Amino acid sequence: MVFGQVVVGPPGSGKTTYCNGMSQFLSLIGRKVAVINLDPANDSLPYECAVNIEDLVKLSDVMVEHSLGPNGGLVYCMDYLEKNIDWLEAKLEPLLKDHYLLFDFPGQVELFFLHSSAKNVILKLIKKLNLRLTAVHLIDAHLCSDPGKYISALILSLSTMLHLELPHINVLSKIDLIESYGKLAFNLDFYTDVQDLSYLQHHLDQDPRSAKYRKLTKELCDIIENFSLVSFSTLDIQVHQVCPGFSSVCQMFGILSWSFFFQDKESVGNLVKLIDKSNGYIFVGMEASAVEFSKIAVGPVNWDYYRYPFFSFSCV
Ligand SMILES: Nc1nc2c(ncn2[C@@H]2O[C@H](COP(=O)(O)OP(=O)(O)OP(=O)(O)O)[C@@H](O)[C@H]2O)c(=O)[nH]1
Repeated sequence: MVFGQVVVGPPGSGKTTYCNGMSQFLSLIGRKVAVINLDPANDSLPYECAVNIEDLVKLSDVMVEHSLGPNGGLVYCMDYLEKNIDWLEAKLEPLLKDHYLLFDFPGQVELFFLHSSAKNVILKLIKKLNLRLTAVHLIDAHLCSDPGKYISALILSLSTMLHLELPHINVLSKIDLIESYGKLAFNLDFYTDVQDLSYLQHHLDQDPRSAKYRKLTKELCDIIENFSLVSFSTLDIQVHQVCPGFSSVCQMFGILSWSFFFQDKESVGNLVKLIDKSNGYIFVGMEASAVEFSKIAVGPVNWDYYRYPFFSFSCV
């Protein structure tokens, strides 16, 4: 069985930064990670990718050849990938033995709640290669600072969950920047738990610009609450380089040192635990009864990622 993540979310929500940070984090806790870039618009990649869609199809070529804009071009590229799924399967085959897979997808949201090509690619891979994948859906945390944008983020998250039909985790990314866009109207829990949206409607009603959409807002909030599926984890996955002088001093004294550290390692660790539970990674090699499995599935996941030396070392 091969485990991994499908990383999706609107443009600029932090998918590429996530794949880079997550691959470094997972490597540090001992996993062999392969990042697969399926975003043909990703021109400068911060990570080393094991497979790159650009080797199959280039967005710039598609736009010129078919006189398409960037959005149409991306839809074409995903359709092309679906038709050439054998190419991707062949590229993934050598990684299946011992790698954990991170798929970096394009940010065009319509690909994940409307069109079927990206979903078909994922489902075909899951079926043919026996993959266990979790969808990680990134939403820029700054959307919480505007109730209207937050409701659209909820609708997008719900539509993506229903469309992809995968184990799914919604994440408020760039949580370190959340207050830089102004003070939130409610506590952070309100935005992560998505419990009672009537407060948000009341807040929106205070704004004369949104008053005429009151009925529409209420209907949308009712849909989100009736499904009761959307909630968010929070994440700050910024990675910083350790000052080069410090690394070289450590090397001089023969001390092991890492050249980077995470701004908020706990948020990354907590998310990894959730993902591991959702795609079944934590159950690998475990011999237990069905009752014990279900106890683990419903309980909190607590194991100690922090026993690894890099954490104490990198946070000096
Ligand atoms: N402060 C902070 N910045 C972040 C974080 N994650 C991503 N960013 C920044 O957000 C910007 C956009 O990140 P990308 O990773 O390029 O986003 P993307 O979703 O891949 O963008 P597209 O390829 O356009 O879809 C970059 O400047 C990142 O440095 C975070 O956790 N904290």
